[in-house]
Amino acid sequence: MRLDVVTIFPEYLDPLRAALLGRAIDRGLIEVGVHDLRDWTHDVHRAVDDAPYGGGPGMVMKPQIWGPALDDVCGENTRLVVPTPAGRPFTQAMAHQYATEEHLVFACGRYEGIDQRVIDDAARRMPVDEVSIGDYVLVGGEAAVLVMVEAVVRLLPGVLGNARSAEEDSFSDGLLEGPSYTRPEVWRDLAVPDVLRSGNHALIDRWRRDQALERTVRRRPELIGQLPEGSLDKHDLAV
Ligand SMILES: Nc1cc(-c2ccc3cc[nH]c3c2)n[nH]1
Repeated sequence: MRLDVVTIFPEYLDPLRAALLGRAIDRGLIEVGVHDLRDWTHDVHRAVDDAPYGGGPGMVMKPQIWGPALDDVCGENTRLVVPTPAGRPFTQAMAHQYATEEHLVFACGRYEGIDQRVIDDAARRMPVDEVSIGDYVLVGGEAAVLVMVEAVVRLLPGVLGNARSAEEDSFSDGLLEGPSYTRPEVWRDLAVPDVLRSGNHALIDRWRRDQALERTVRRRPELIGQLPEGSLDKHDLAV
């Protein structure tokens, strides 16, 4: 997989080259390019924004700059992803879909966003997703790209040390993950649940499933209704 990011703050994407993601790059599991949008400007001020038609606060990013940048960075098999508070919610299912893509390009807006014609023009040549990572407003798209890239790259074969980690994710079965514990057995008078030390893996698996169900019902009841038909067995329904 190749990932490219276009931004006016390329240094904001430095964390992509650290830790797990950095190791995935070093091992050739992914290629990452970060591009400074201002490299496509021509004026002495390297302007990337202008006042909004119709008035209103802030500035809008210029199509004449974004257009050529995306023309150069996007290819034949690119999916363009544009973070925006007005986008479709980013989900684990989308992360899995993106993990199958050959080439992802992330367009990071700033100010009040990117002129809509940039997205509409790109959509004439490639799949384009306007995506939100949550119902809150950031100052630009870069933090959203870091979040999405981490969620996607960790799913690529060979990236995570223990394959089970991705398979046993929260949301992998539509439920939230239950609690985790490690040594010591008792810490500040708080003990690890006995079942986890029982060695009875059938019981442990059942307990973990019950914890996941209870946590999901309590914290994200709407996810229960989204489970695929037949996901809950009669024991689950008794939880
Ligand atoms: N989920 C979410 C995305 C954003 C976002 C994305 C791009 C820009 C550009 C300027 N402000 C932005 C905010 N906020 N929250």
